[in-house]
Order: sequence, then structure tokens, then C-alpha cells
Amino acid sequence: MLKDISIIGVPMDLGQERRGVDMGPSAIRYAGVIERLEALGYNIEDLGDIPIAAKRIGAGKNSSHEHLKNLEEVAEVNSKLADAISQVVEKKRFPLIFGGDHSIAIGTLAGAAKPYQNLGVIWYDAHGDLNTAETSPSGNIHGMPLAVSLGLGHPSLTSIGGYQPKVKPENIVIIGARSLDQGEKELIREKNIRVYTMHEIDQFGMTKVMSDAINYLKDKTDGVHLSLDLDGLDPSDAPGVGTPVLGGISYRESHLAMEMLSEADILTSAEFVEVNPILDDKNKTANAAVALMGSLFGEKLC
Ligand SMILES: NC(=[NH2+])NCCC[C@H](N)C(=O)O
Ligand SMILES: [Mn+2]
Ligand SMILES: [Mn+2]
Repeated sequence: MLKDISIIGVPMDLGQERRGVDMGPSAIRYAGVIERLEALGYNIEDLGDIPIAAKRIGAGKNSSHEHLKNLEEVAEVNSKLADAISQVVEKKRFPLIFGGDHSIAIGTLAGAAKPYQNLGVIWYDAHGDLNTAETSPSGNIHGMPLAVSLGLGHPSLTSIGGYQPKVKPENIVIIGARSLDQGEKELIREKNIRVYTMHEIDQFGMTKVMSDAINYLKDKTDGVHLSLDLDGLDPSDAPGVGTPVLGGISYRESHLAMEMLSEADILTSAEFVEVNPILDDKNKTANAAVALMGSLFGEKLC
């Protein structure tokens, strides 16, 4: 992994309807992320936050796209984010992004995938985030970023970065899924996307799931992005998220997953999203995110 890391915060809350996720980047910084990574010998540059348009009252109600809430605003923020990440990549630094809701993955991937022919994506999440306006039960864009990155969705989202698709279905691995909408299940089947649901994690254990996932991606990808939605973890370990789903990945299993990724040394970018301090318990979720980043960047227990 690159020894120089550039942090970008994206206090985005327009991709969903719960207030507070815009405070995620601050909560993660307060949890001591910079000190933690510096202690591991990394050179950290914090580029601050991407500016976000003020949230409208009754988000989406007046939007021109009923099934794509805050479309224009979400698109604008994501194209700024994509540009910021491209600059980080050009400097040969590792982009580390803090959300914000998961709609920011649209911009992250637009920036992070550009230099790669076959960027792998590890989507660590209770959800597939594979909806389009047609399949979404909510109209919330945070449920759509992985579909957008495959080139499926509104053109003002899929065109960000000026190329598409950002990722190919065979280079995606979803880990921790336990809440998939009907249209998402159909897309997973149609595109043959590799998914490790909680069933596989329970049946085979995290060690087997992660080594399988890493082997699946290792030889065919030229870079790998980790998109970690904190709701992939069980709500008892990460209560500060807007769309919690029971029966998730434990804190310890998540540490193991991060340690295995660190060992495999395949990551070229990462993002931690959906931390909502208003819904949290004493910053537990941001603290978990930072502890997981410790493992991801090479912290050893002894
Ligand atoms: N990034 C997330 N937390 N996504 C949750 C999405 C929930 C649901 N599948 C939807 O599309 O509305
Ligand atoms: Mn999720
Ligand atoms: Mn998500």
C-alpha cells in the first residue's frame, strides 16, 4: 500500500432522509484517525471536506425526479469529489474518503477507477446499493451507487468522470449482504455478481469468505477499492447508521477482514461511509470505523 494517504471528507446527506450523516467526517476525525495512521508510519494529508449544498426541507419532495431525490445536488457533489480524487491519484497518494451517505461512492469510484482497466471493488455492506430509479423502493440515491458505477442509472450520475462503466460486474465482491431489494437480486443474478451474504459468513466463517474474495479479485484486477458501509456491521457494534439491519458482521469479524486485506496488500483506495453521530452511542460507530482503519493499514495486536 502507498505510504502517503490523502483524506477527503464528504459531509453528504442528500442521498437519504435521516439527518446527521453529514457529521460523519467530523466524528471520524474526532475518533483520532489521523493520529492513528500517523502512528503506523503513514504520511497523512487532510484535504478537508467537499462542500455540500444545504439540505432542502422535505428533501426530494420538490425534486424534478421523484425517484431520484436531490439528483442535481448529489450529481454536483460527486463530480467535485471525482475531481478531487483524481488529483490525489495523480500525486501517487492513497485516497481515503469519509462519508457522508453512500451516494458518495459514485464520485469516489469515478475518480478512483479512472487509472485502472479492471478496478476491483469490495462492497462491505448490509445492502447491495444496486438499485436504479425503476427498482428503488425509496428513491434515495444512497441505495444506487454500485448500479451507477456499473453504468446503470440516470445519465447525470453515470456520466460523472466522463467515462463508463467505472467497474465491471465480474470485478465486484459484496460482503455482508442481508437486505436486498427484488430488483437488486435480479441484477445480481443477471450480471453474476459475487455476493457473500451473512449466510456464507455464518456457514464458512470470515476467514474463508475473505480469502475466497481476495483470490477472486487478485489476479484479474489491477487495483482494488474498499467501500465500507458501517451498516455492514451489526447494529450492536455500529448503532450510528441510518439504515441498520439486524444480524450483521461483528466487530471482530470485521477486524479480521481488514487484517486479511492488509496482509493481501491489494487496496488502492478506500472509503468509510454512513456514520451518523446523531443516531450513535458515544461515537461508537466512528470509533469502530477508525479501529478498522487501524487494522486495514497494518496495525498488529502484538
Ligand atoms: N447505503 C445504504 N445504506 N443503502 C441503503 C439502501 C436501502 C434500500 N435498498 C434502498 O434502496 O432504499
Ligand atoms: Mn448499507
Ligand atoms: Mn451502502
